[in-house]
Amino acid sequence: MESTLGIEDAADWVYRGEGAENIILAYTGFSPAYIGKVMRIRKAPKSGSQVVKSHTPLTEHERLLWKDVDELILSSDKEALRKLLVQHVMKPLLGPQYVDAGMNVLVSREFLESVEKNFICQRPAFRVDTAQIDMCSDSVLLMSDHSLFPNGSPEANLCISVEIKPKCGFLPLSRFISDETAIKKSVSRFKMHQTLKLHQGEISELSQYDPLDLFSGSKERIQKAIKDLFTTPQNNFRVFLNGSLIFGGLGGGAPATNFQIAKTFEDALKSVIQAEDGLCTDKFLYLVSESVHKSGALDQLLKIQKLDNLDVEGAIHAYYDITSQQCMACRELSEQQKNKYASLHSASLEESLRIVKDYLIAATAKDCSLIICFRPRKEGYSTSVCDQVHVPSTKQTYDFKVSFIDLDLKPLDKMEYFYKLDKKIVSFYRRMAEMNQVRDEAPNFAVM
Ligand SMILES: O=P(O)(O)O[C@@H]1[C@@H](OP(=O)(O)O)[C@H](OP(=O)(O)O)[C@H](O)[C@H](OP(=O)(O)O)[C@H]1OP(=O)(O)O
Ligand SMILES: Nc1ncnc2c1ncn2[C@@H]1O[C@H](COP(=O)(O)OP(=O)(O)OP(=O)(O)O)[C@@H](O)[C@H]1O
Ligand SMILES: [Zn+2]
Repeated sequence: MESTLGIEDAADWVYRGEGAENIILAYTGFSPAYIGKVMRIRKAPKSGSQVVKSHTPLTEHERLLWKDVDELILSSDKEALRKLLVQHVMKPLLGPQYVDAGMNVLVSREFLESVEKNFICQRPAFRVDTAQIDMCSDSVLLMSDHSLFPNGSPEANLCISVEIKPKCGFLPLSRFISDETAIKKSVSRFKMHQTLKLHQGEISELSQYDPLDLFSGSKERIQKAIKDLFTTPQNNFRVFLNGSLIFGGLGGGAPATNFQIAKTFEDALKSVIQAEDGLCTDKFLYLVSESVHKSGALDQLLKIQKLDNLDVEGAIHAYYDITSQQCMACRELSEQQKNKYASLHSASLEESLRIVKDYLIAATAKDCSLIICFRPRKEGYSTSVCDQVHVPSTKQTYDFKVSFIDLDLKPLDKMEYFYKLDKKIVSFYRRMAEMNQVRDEAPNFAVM
């Protein structure tokens, strides 16, 4: 970290998007140090909002959890710590080719105040109501802009990228899953959560997408998943053309795709997909499906998601042992039911730490996103950083590169929240299923 970005630099950064915890700005200036980069700025909750917690450096128990990562001991700065966790935990697990942990850059308060003013009107209202830039940050994370092709100037390269938030891609098998929640073994978490989200007004229609299709390894099911994501993108699917959003929700979710949205997207694709029959969207969705299938990145992600092999119904007991608290999960059970979890409570501290660490790593892998960036293949392009996919119907070949984003490790004190949310999702879904209220109808719009 050298120079500090000041108020005079603010105009070079534009709003790119945001999630629950961070705002992302893209660089539009001419400084070689920042060209092709985005900036990830931590948010802080607005008073009265419960949604985003302000982040403290690691707690005593978290230091125990991540004690194998030597580099953490040297740092007490929270921004540096979160980068180090991505670099030393998630990056080796997912594969270094897919992850840029980024670097910390100093910023002044005036810089943060100025950028916030510049883009406030572009942020979704529900995000503005809950959080704003954390003005106490003195550094931010600078990382590659994965929506642009690496090592290429934007003028020279036409580039289209797709962002997918795939969520959990497997059905749990853990023997610690209770009889009451056994439905988890046959219905995906995403599908059950959709029902609760609809009821709570967080979404206006059920998604057609099922992560089990995307992670299936079958070309046909991957194609179905990509079409379903296009039909109901919510916060799971976005497309960028040369870094500008052309499909999906900026900073949040998006409504189901209607005729007008589909037409606007089809028109935007014309500069990058050459389809004689005029069906560029079809070709694009094929391109995305083929690259997902060919890259193998989701197979790797699934392996990491499956580090959660005990389910939260197992891991929660280890959490209470690590934090030396009375086990709230066992408190609700009869003596006979408790027996099932006795082996967890008699495990060594090392074993409990391993269980919870694996659970938290898997939680990150279930919540991260991937960006696949494409450029039409041209003679002379280096192929060392990318793979290729051919679209027979347009006779075009594309270079593509896959990257994972949003790999922050979840805080240890979220374990209770995970346990309660899981119960809530499953019990609501069960109630709806019992009342025959689980809706599954497709939106009116059919993908071309
Ligand atoms: O719990 P989930 O599965 O709803 O995931 C949350 C996401 O909701 P989603 O269902 O993907 O819309 C949620 O995403 P949105 O804010 O809904 O875009 C966050 O990613 C949240 O993580 P964190 O609090 O930022 O660390 C995510 O929380 P955790 O992954 O920590 O549970
Ligand atoms: N390296 C990157 N390159 C290009 N775009 C990015 C990059 N990182 C983030 N983005 C964009 O910014 C958005 C928000 O970023 P991110 O997912 O990191 O936020 P978050 O607050 O951590 O999300 P969540 O709500 O899932 O916790 C992404 O959905 C993506 O569109
Ligand atoms: Zn217990």
